[in-house]
Amino acid sequence: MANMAGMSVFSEGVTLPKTVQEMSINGDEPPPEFYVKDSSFGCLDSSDLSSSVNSVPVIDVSQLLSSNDELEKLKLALNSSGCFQAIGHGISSSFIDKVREVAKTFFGLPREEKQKYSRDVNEVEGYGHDLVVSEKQVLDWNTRLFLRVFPQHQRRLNLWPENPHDFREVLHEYSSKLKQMMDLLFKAMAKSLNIEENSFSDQFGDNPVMQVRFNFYPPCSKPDKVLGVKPHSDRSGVTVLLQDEEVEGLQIIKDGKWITVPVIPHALVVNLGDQMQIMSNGIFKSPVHRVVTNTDKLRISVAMFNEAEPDREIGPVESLIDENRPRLYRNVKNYASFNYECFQKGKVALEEVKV
Ligand SMILES: O=C(O)CCC(=O)C(=O)O
Ligand SMILES: [Fe+2]
Repeated sequence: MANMAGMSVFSEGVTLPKTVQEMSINGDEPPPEFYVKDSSFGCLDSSDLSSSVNSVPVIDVSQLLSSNDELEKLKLALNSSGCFQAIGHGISSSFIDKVREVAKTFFGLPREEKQKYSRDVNEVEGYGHDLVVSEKQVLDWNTRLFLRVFPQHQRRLNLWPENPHDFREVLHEYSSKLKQMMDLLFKAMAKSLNIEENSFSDQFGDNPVMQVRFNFYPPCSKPDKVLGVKPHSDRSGVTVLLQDEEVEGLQIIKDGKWITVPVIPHALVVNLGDQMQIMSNGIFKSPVHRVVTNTDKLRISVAMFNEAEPDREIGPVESLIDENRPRLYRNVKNYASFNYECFQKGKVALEEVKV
């Protein structure tokens, strides 16, 4: 795959010869493969960018099942942007700091150490970069570690870092806590729509999948051309994101504008995914979001995704379908692989499941 300057650094099905972290440390300019094309979807025009603490609602999760006001706030947030900041989630600040610390320590290890956990070509799990699957692909300025945490017997522990020594223990505890929080959110979401409490959780099945993605974004000399993560919506049911404690970067589209999700140090950002948009028959939104880069600060985030059991069919909850709100989506099985197939064909999965 030759580029204009004649430097052929990438070919299909391979990972990067140099990590973005190494390019960042060496002060290399990002290669053209990282430059976002000037299309409205991926454009970096910051003129329409408004950052406001008020544009992403803050919701006290501990109040959701007792306060109708908080429940109403949840419904509004999920119906408008599909994103809110959760406080009162019951996870102590010191434990949140611990999660950030193990992530930071891991990414700070020498390359050879991290590569023990590298994913193979065609594998999604493990440590690595974007796989190059097409010539037109624009690469993201990040390195990540992607792992399945539930069902527990499907964990590939050989890909779970042993350095720092408490990484596995912390990840196990963190994912267990987030699973509980997600279960509560599914109940609250159903309650906010006056439908049976288990309407959503039942669809995820007894053994829902949970995956974690540790994202590392090194400084980038071309923040006006290169994104940390290109615009996308998550294929999950719900994503719970622990942002960096100081460095912003996550933006969501709200009312046609990119807005920055501000950093609230011990809050968790909840982003709905496509599967909840489908199950709620479009009442709840799966926000399109992206991550921008910056020139001098590295950023780390930890995203936890849940998904329905792959062989279970998901679809709009029956009681959310009526004459005023006809069925928007057909039922679908294994949305994760469907989503991937669509991505490879350059299609948007959520559009493809519309009736
Ligand atoms: O780093 C972030 O803030 C968001 C990352 C993200 O969108 C993802 O991992 O799906
Ligand atoms: Fe995402």
